[in-house]
Amino acid sequence: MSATRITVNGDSPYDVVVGTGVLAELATLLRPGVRTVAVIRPETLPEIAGPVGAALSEAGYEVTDLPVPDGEQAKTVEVAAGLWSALGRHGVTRSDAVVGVGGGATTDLAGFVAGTWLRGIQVVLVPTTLLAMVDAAVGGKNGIDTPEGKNLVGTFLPPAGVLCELETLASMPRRDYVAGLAEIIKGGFIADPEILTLIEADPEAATRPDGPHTRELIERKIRVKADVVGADLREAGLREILNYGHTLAHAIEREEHYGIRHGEAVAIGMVYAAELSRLAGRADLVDRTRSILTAVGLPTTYQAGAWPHLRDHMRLDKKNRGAKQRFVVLDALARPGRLEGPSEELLEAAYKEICA
Ligand SMILES: NC(=O)c1ccc[n+]([C@@H]2O[C@H](COP(=O)([O-])OP(=O)(O)OC[C@H]3O[C@@H](n4cnc5c(N)ncnc54)[C@H](O)[C@@H]3O)[C@@H](O)[C@H]2O)c1
Ligand SMILES: O=C(O)C(=O)C[C@@H](O)[C@H](O)[C@H](O)COP(=O)(O)O
Ligand SMILES: [Zn+2]
Repeated sequence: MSATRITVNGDSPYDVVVGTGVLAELATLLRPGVRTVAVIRPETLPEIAGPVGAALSEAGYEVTDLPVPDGEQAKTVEVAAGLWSALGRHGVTRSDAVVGVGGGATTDLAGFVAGTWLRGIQVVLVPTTLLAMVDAAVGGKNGIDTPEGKNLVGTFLPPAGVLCELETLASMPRRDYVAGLAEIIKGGFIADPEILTLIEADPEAATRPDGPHTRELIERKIRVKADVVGADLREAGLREILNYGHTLAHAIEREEHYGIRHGEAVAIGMVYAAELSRLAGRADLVDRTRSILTAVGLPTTYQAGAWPHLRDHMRLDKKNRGAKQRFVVLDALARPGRLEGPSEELLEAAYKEICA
């Protein structure tokens, strides 16, 4: 076993444990006094969730297994309501805990249910996808979708701890693994360019869980996120930089009825944000953005005819203030800035640059 512990500071500090063979550390992340642990996990992943439940049982907890639909299909108020009922039936109290096991969709759901049950009980997250390890499970943002858009309902609830068992990555489908690289690359552009250098040196290796720099990439991206959310949990300002590429990405996900991977949409959204930066006279990182995303097999273009719908979906972005559309752009590599109230012409011109 080799474990790295990355502490996320703030009002309620917690550790992100990263390593192989680290499942036994799970019980150390739960706060004292827990009797019942409700394990929320995708119904499709019993072989991954099983050992988590077993580790908790061995540590003496009463474990309740709560399977939910796979992926984004679980991020609905109906699924959340079913879980609230189950927590009630199983007598889960304020001294008990939720453990969320799975990809980012499941950890978002588990965090939301924990954050709303009894007005908030502790949650420990066990992310099992690359994307969830480096982004979704860290930072305390959770949420569900509504018919109007992505993540429109949710809370900020820092987890009691996060456990990244790197062995779980071995079974990930390649498409989902590569989608997770988009959030790592995002971390490179907004804060840690060494991430970009490592990926550009051997893009093929970056697409494999057993690549020589996999663990370094994961830990670097977790540190980027930990530094930001430790300083600004509730997105009063700084945290917005983590939303780089997401304004268009969330609109694309909604347009695709969530049939596209979040990371794929973020990849396209980052090219759009890079074009916006360039056209607004800020940094020109368009070529580097396209090149690194293409090198790992991520998409960089979208359909020309979709603009009116996408523009409409973007009006519900959480960074907006009133009618003012706001974007995260780059003033230089690793120097994110804001673009506030850009003209409709600029928004459309940037979109034309990313059309297939
Ligand atoms: N809260 C945040 O800060 C934050 C940050 C980034 C993304 N997100 C959210 O995360 C979600 C995307 O997460 P994701 O990319 O992990 O997608 P996902 O949760 O949909 O998981 C992708 C697929 O991989 C499967 N899977 C999970 N672990 C596996 C494993 N070890 N082996 C084989 N298959 C496995 C899942 O069952 C699913 O089918 C989106 O809903 C996005 O909005 C949240
Ligand atoms: O943690 C954050 O803050 C982020 O913006 C990280 C994003 O990668 C993530 O997809 C997040 O869920 C988006 O948040 P939202 O507030 O735009 O829904
Ligand atoms: Zn994201």
